[in-house]
Amino acid sequence: MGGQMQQSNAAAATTFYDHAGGGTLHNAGPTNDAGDAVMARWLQSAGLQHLASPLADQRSLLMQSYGAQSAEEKQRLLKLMRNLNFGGESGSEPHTPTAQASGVLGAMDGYYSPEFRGDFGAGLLDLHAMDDTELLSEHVISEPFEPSPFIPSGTRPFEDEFNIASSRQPRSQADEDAVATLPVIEKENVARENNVAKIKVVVRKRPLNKKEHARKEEDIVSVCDNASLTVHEPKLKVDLTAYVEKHEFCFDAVLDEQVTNDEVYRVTVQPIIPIIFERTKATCFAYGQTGSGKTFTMQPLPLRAAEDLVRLLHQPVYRNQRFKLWLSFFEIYGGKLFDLLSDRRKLCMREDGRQQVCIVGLQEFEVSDVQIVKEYIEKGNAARSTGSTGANEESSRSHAILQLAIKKHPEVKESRRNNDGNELKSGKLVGKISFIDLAGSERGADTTDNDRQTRIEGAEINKSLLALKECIRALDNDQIHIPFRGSKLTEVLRDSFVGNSRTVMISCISPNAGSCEHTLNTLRYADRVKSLSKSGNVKKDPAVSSSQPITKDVFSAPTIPIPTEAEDINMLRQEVKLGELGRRVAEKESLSSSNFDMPTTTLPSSNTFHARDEKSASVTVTSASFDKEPLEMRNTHSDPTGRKIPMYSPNLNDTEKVKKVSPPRRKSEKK
Ligand SMILES: Nc1ncnc2c1ncn2[C@@H]1O[C@H](COP(=O)(O)OP(=O)(O)OP(=O)(O)O)[C@@H](O)[C@H]1O
Repeated sequence: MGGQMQQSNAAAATTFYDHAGGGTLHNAGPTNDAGDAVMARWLQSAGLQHLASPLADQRSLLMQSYGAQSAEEKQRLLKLMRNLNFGGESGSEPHTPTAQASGVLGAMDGYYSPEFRGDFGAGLLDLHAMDDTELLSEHVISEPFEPSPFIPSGTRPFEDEFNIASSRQPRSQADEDAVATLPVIEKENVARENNVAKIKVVVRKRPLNKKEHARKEEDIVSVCDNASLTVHEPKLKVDLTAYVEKHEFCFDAVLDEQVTNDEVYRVTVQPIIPIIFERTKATCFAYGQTGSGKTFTMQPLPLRAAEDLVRLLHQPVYRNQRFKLWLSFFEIYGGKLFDLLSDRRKLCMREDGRQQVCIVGLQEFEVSDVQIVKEYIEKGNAARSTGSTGANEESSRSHAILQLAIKKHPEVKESRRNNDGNELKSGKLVGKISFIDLAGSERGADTTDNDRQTRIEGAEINKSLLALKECIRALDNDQIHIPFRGSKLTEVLRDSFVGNSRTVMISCISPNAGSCEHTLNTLRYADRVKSLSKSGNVKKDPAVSSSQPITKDVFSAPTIPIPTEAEDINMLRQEVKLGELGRRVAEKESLSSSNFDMPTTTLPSSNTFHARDEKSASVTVTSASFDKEPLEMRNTHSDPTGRKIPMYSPNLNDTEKVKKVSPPRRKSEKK
């Protein structure tokens, strides 16, 4: 079923390309039936299978006529249509490149106009959403090619980057109306809130450390600009000559070894701080292999955030509302929770009647100045390492979560009258930011530690990192079911991912050749997360939204944005030939399945790109939206004619022996 879905989606996607490129697959033919079948599966994927049968008979009807009676059905159908970008006229819209921008999906992404970037789409057309294989996850360069139009030509200011996702999101008329009626201050808030991307993925490269210098290890990561980097992977040919394979990645921001912690803060967390006061729950996490700089990066962030939060708290608008800052710090170790500010007391996690997660017994402390915050952070960090068997071993096997919460408190008089002994804590949560220092990403797969406990811990880490990605993915797809229960980490973070949420992922990478494999894995994970940040719509936890009153304001947008009347009519006006679409899907499906079996297939089109199978056979396939970007299959090291290509290497030459990849370092090693 999964495989089938994947095929359909791939086919739907390729249909989209063809259509977008003005492809000429309009001939009716034997693929019609297959097209209907594919179309039926496609509709089924959106729960609209009952609309499938009329399609076979009425190929050129307006969507209206297909029997989508209810508003919900119409809406789903609209979303499906959006994702295939029937109009296709917005192809020239600029779009932030992702790593896939240089591959198939990037091209597809790039082609989507804001109007057509349906949030349902990630699930339907995002091949990455279908499996976790690393195929096509990055652009492997092994031959010269013309620069992609999607890759930024110059240095972009980080702020622009941060604003890009939101600027892609069209605001509905209803939203505009809502904003128009708001007081000025609220309008400013709305603008600010909308200007911060939902998911931001930043990569930070640390410098080579002394040991790596001593071992004369190469720095294999070159940061090209503020948003892209290249990994020069040392490899060996079959005849044992050395060569370098280049992997290019693009992210929201890429920070090189010169960048200070202050700048990291400015790029990642600072833009979110003001919207914490506006009911936002934010999460900032560091991901990367052991020793890549996660702790180095994460540790200063809460303090800097606290400084800004405290400063804002002193503003009359918040002081008058009795907003206060609260801090908690705990750790998830081996699937269990420990309070780092309360002698590592074991904590339990419970869901209340409204399916809100509460951590029973977690100590929260009101912090009114930065010095106190600093003391708590130091205390928590000390607790984090004292429980370890080796100096840093445990630290790399736990997820540490520091939360700063803004709460609105009732007037003291009122609280006294209620005789509430816990009056200070009875504040209502306004917003919060969670800082997560994740366990080393390679630990889950670590097979060098063979004792049972280590393996169990490793499995737990693996589970939580996968679950984290799954949750972000599900949220972006607007799935009803968000797999929060996949791990303790995601359960704990549940309320940070629903409603008005923001996520910043900082991927930390080591630059040395010995860490190349881990570095690539980290970047691929980040790339997956990045590819999820397509929609900027506010997501609602269905459980929460059904049980909690939703105030009528701009922050409580519906789960699935309902198209405005104008948008609706616009969509309906398009003469959508779904039967033809099904045929195209089928044609593309058969094409895509046979792509790599054919030595050379040329389809009529003005634009072509080259794809290679593992045997390096050349395949020429059409695509307008690819714009000469080469599609590379991973681990291909030869050009389309099979000739081995010399690759750029900063320090290696063709005959140089490639260094043996060293095992992952322990944190204790690097100290
Ligand atoms: N950007 C950087 N600039 C200078 N030194 C750095 C940088 N990043 C990391 N380091 C140094 O590298 C070492 C490893 O960093 P750190 O402890 O943060 O790694 P980690 O990813 O948290 O490891 P673990 O997963 O074991 O917790 C530390 O000594 C740290 O000071």
